[in-house]
Amino acid sequence: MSGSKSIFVTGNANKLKEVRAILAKSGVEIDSQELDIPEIQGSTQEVALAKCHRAAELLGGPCITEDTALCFEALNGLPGPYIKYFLKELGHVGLNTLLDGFPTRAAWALCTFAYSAGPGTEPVLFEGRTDGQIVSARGEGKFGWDPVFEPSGTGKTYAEMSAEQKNTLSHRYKALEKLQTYLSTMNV
Ligand SMILES: O=c1nc[nH]c2c1ncn2[C@H]1C[C@H](O)[C@@H](COP(=O)(O)OP(=O)(O)OP(=O)(O)O)O1
Ligand SMILES: [Mg+2]
Repeated sequence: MSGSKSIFVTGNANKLKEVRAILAKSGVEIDSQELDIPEIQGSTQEVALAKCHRAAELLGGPCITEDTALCFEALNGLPGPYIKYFLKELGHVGLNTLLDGFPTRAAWALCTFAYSAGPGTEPVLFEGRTDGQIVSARGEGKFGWDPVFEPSGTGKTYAEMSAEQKNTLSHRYKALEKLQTYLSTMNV
């Protein structure tokens, strides 16, 4: 993964920071660009494919995009890719009350990286999933829904963890591992 060739397209500074920190362990650097790309409705795969497709068209070259979903078991995987809007409107408290009355607060964080070799090529997807629970907010709320997601077996929310700990077990870390393997195999 040469870094200079593939551009990570995101408007989210926290995502970029985590991706850079995870890749730094393999000595990989990455360029980034912020583009305003409409996100369609559909499955996490459909949303990820459409975004990467459009990003490659706009850039006129290879690129990487990433979509994050937060899926509630009680809601058959919703809010899923629409978590950004649920979080914005309901906040941490509202995400919790959404689950009141349901038998389970189980949830999973799903990260989908998409790599496009350039305009007109079909993007390839890499998914990473971390299972856990939706809990009342704990920890510093610097990044999205980090304070209300407690990965199984850790006793801590993402927000209570050090950046290093989150980056060894997160949905993003798991998906990025797969992307890195693919890119190094393809000699990108
Ligand atoms: O590890 C995470 N821990 C907590 N919150 C997170 C995480 N990762 C994404 N998030 C939030 C950001 C956004 O509210 C939603 C995903 O939406 P998503 O469209 O993928 O991100 P975005 O629009 O902020 O950036 P982008 O320009 O890459 O699409 O979940
Ligand atoms: Mg987005």
